Order: sequence, then structure tokens, then C-alpha cells
Amino acid sequence: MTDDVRRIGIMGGTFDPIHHGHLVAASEVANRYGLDEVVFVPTGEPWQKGDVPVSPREDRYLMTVIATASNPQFHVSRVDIDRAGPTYTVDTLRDLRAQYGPKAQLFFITGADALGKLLSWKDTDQMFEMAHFVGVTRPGFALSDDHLPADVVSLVQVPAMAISSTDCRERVAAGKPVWYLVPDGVVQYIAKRRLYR
Ligand SMILES: Nc1ncnc2c1ncn2[C@@H]1O[C@H](COP(=O)(O)OP(=O)(O)OP(=O)(O)O)[C@@H](O)[C@H]1O
Ligand SMILES: O=C(O)c1ccc[n+]([C@@H]2O[C@H](COP(=O)([O-])O)[C@@H](O)[C@H]2O)c1
Repeated sequence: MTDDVRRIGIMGGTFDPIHHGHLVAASEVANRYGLDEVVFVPTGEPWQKGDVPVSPREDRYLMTVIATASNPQFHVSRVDIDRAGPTYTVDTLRDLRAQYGPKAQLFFITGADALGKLLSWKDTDQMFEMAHFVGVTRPGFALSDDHLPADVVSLVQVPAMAISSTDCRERVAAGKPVWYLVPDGVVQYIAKRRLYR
């Protein structure tokens, strides 16, 4: 009998827009951990983004689909955008666990900035029981697990991509290019939908 334990990476994000920093992080962790696939999960209502207006969820979902379409290991899930109310990772993990079954190993990928705020997330004890967390380096942020309980998180060095969605949005608003910061199809989608103007 074959060993059917699947190793699933989960890359959650607001993806407004998705950029090459997200894609490189997911690709690198997939390689390091021998993941079978990475599921990108755009947030519904990102409750820790403050007062910054967020683009419609269907636009963020479609940009994520466009950005990941060419990679057979990458998939996109609607679990967070189809759930009403604020997006909590504990719910994301519960939904994906139900979908992938009890045997799947789940690895939740976060950048150094998000990792630093992990203990402010909802129901962290339950969250830590459902997935292993992988914190990745991000230019401008220190990567540390000092504040976290032992064994819940691993730290991974990924190629430095000094890109943020905030910077991409500001560049579009100022009429500057985002070519090569985001995938080509996402550049075209932003123009077609007149996002960030
Ligand atoms: N350049 C990057 N390198 C590594 N990880 C990143 C990078 N950009 C984002 N991430 C991680 O990807 C996840 C989703 O990030 P998010 O969609 O909020 O993008 P962002 O660029 O941080 O957005 P914003 O500028 O709007 O806050 C988070 O865990 C974040 O830490
Ligand atoms: O569970 C929480 O309380 C929680 C709080 C903040 C962020 N998250 C998740 O962290 C991921 C990155 O979020 P963001 O806001 O940096 O795009 C995304 O999957 C969010 O749903 C989760």
C-alpha cells in the first residue's frame, strides 16, 4: 500500500495585489518541506489591516488565480472569501482540514511581519494544534520565534524580495509600473479593472 499522507502548504494573505514575494516564499517552502501542493487562501475580511480599504474579494481571488495558474503545485481556495465575518486562520485551518482529511499534514506559511503578530491572532492554541507554522524571511522585518511556544514554528530563509502590496498599490496610483513586481497577468488585470487608481 502507498503512503498517502499529503503535505499541504497554506499561504494565506490579502493579496491586494498578489506579488512575487508571496510566490517565491511559497515556492521555496514547498521545495524545502517537500510539499505536495500549496493552497493560496485570499482573506475575506482581514481584521488586522486597520483602516486601509481593501479591494473586492473577487478581484483579489481572481488575481491570485491568475498568478498561480501556471504552477501545477499551486492552487487557490475560496474558503476565506466565502465565509462571512472577519477572517481567522483557525477557521481556515478547520475548513482545509475537513477538505484534505485527518491524515494531511498542514504547513501554514507566514512572512516575518505576520509571524511577529501571531500571538494576537484568534484561538492560537487550537490553531497550533491544526498546523505547523513556517515563518519566512522578509526584507525590513526581523524573523524570530522567541515569543512563540516551542515546536509550533520553523524558520526558513527565502530569497529576499523587497516587494509589498502597499508599494504596488502606491505605484499604480502614482502611474508607476508594477511590471516584474507582480506577474504579467496581474499587471493586466489591475489595468483592466482599474484597481488602485
Ligand atoms: N516580500 C515578501 N517576502 C516574504 N513574505 C511576504 C512578502 N510579502 C508578503 N509576505 C507574506 O505573505 C503573507 C500575505 O501578505 P499580504 O497579502 O498581507 O501582503 P503584503 O505585501 O504584506 O500586503 P500589504 O503591504 O498590503 O500589508 C503574509 O504572511 C506576509 O508576511
Ligand atoms: O487568525 C487571525 O486572527 C489572523 C489575524 C491576522 C492575519 N491572519 C492571517 O494571516 C494571513 C496574512 O494576513 P495579512 O493580513 O497579512 O494579509 C492571512 O491568511 C490572514 O487571514 C489571521
